[in-house]
Amino acid sequence: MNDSPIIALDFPAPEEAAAFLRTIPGSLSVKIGMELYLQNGPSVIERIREAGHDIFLDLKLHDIPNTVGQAMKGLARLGVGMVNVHAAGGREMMERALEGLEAGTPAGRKRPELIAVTQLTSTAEEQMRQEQGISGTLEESVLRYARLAQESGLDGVVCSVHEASAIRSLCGDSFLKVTPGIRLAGSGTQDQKRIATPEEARKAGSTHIVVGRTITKATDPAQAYNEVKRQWEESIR
Ligand SMILES: O=c1ccn([C@@H]2O[C@H](COP(=O)(O)O)[C@@H](O)[C@H]2O)c(=O)[nH]1
Repeated sequence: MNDSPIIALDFPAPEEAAAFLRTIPGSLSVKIGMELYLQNGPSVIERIREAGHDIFLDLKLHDIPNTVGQAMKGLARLGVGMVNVHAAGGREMMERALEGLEAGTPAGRKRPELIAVTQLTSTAEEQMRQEQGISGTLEESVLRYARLAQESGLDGVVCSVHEASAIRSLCGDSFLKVTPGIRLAGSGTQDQKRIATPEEARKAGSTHIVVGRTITKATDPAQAYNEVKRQWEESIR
């Protein structure tokens, strides 16, 4: 996927997503997650793809290796640019996910990029320790998952901006660091715990930013999108 800000289309119905997309001119990078996909199925992908938008399908698969591999074979046929799994599913699961994607991608088409969620941006360090029983810092956990994802052949990870720079040092520039939890200064945190601005993301080495409510719930979504894009494009890495 190109590195334009990825707008999270967290809407229940395709009509709402389409109405929102009409408020921002041009071809966009968008993310379709569980809310839109699970209530509407693959037809929603086709509709948004036909309108000229690039799609990151964010279903965060996490199951036994065979199930994830077979599911990825199917997702590979949808014509999306990026898909993901949870790194917590382990090395074999990630390897099978990649094999499934490669096997399912139609001849002549580019395989969707495959990335792994490390620690959700809605997770705080203390919460991770208590609820997941992981000792050490959140950054250490994210780095362990990033290394595992890279060793499993994946193209990158989902992480917060706070870990992007350390991942860049460990895994290199070209390993994708897709960072949600993006907020413009002064906008609310909501359920996110590890947030940052588009400018901070660029400086930390994020390769992509994912922005939802800051744009979709703004009084003027086009203006919010343009501000996110301006900060992202004008900041220096
Ligand atoms: O760690 C993660 C992984 C995925 N997300 C998704 O990104 C968007 C963020 O939405 P905002 O409204 O900008 O908070 C949302 O679709 C999540 O499912 C994430 O936030 N963190």
